[in-house]
Amino acid sequence: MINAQPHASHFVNGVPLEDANGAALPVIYPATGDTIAELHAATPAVIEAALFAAEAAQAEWAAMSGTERGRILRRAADLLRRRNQALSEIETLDTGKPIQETLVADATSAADALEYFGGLAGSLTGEHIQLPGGDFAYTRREALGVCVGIGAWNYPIQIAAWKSAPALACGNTMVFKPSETTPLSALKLAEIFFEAGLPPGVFNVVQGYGDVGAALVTDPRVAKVSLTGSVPTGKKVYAAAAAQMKHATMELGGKSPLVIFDDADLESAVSAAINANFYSTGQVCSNGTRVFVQAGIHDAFVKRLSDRMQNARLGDPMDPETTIGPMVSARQREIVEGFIAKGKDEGATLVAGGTIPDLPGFFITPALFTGVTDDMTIARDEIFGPVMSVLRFETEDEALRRANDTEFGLAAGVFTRDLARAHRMVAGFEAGTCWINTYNLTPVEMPFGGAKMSGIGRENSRAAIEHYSQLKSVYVAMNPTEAPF
Ligand SMILES: NC(=O)C1=CN([C@@H]2O[C@H](COP(=O)(O)OP(=O)(O)OC[C@H]3O[C@@H](n4cnc5c(N)ncnc54)[C@H](O)[C@@H]3O)[C@@H](O)[C@H]2O)C=CC1
Repeated sequence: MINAQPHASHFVNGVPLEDANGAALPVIYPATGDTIAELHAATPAVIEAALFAAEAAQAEWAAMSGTERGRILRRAADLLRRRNQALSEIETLDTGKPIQETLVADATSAADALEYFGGLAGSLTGEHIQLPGGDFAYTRREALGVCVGIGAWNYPIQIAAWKSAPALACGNTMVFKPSETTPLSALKLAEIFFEAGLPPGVFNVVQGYGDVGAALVTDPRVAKVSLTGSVPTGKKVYAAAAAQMKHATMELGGKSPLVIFDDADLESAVSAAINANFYSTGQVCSNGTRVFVQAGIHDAFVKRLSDRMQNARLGDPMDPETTIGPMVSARQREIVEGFIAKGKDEGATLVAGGTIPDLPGFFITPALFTGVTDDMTIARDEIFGPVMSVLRFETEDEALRRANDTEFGLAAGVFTRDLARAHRMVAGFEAGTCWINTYNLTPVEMPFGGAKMSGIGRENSRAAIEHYSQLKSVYVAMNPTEAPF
């Protein structure tokens, strides 16, 4: 197995940085419970060094041409792809996700973001606006300054890249704080950036718990904060950003609906429900955890789903055949067990899974509940684990009303062969990202983000540029200026 211990806990101003006075930050391999690396949280001195470096580097980085900035990002994308195997192994050690997932969805997704925004960087412009009398105005698209990125533990390198790629493309610099649960791969991304030619200070990584995140968010030198995390943390971070009128992007949690009509392709709908609930052992923010199934197809759907769930392969995440890894931590598994107990108590039927297998680490078997009603805890709260709730419905109106009956609004999906109905449903969904006849695909070209309590702002696509730059308007007079006196 590869050595997971990094050179140092942090990466600041182009070099690894350690400060052993910081709180202990052990890295646990979720498949065994073993400690695989020992890091330290950032001390105030480390936080200061990172913010100082990011502020000092910003003007020069922004003054480079977009094409030059883009070239560095695209070189970094190539390095990520070339080292995908090693990076995937790091990501599997950090998160416990099966290697068959990390090989295709983590460093490769990060590379896509760097390539996409690297390509856009040279084309970011303002516009010319003709005005009466020969006057005109133009807009300059300018960087915001120092951005702070804060990550969750489910897609560590992907989150770091989805935030840094548009930020850097626009001429900002970034201080990134990974989740304390998965601190390793952001350091690899930082090394790769500098190997690709990124000037020191443009991308910095500091480790730490919530207090380090809070110290970054409240620093007056920071112009923008982008968080991927839970709704409770999002409320705190958004409020702290608002106090200083900082720009903010919040990618938060969800309890998304997946609506399956009688006329759906059954096999495809079952596949989507599996992907929407059990990929990454259910630790995906956009998961479709409320699966609404129309009465006519309900029993066939549940039968086929529970049959196919027998084929799930739990075990060593480094084994390419493994399809279900452990939960990220003992704590997260306890939370999931609590929800499963609640589901049973409140009267839902546990058709499959939800048990602790005889394996080391933090495994739990994928759980399928039927007979779930809208008021049950498992249908209302984000679980962030492999727990699927199947809810029966009769009519389209009913499905839409119940799908939207949640404080969250991250994502939604619909399965039907009726085109008009599919588009009616997505028009009615109160969600930022929707899928028709598939689920959970998030290519970099498509905006991604939430409505309602699931967040504000969008990541990926051209839309992200709006959240990492601002327009300056310039009025140019071509005539003498007059005054009333
Ligand atoms: N919408 C999206 O794109 C995604 C959302 N998520 C959400 O993330 C959650 C799971 O991730 P967790 O890491 O457990 O979330 P979390 O909210 O506990 O932590 C997220 C990050 O915020 C930091 N943090 C905590 N308190 C802070 C504070 N007061 N100020 C600044 N930073 C602070 C943490 O150290 C961590 O890096 C789930 O609710 C999930 O739905 C996860 C992935 C993607």
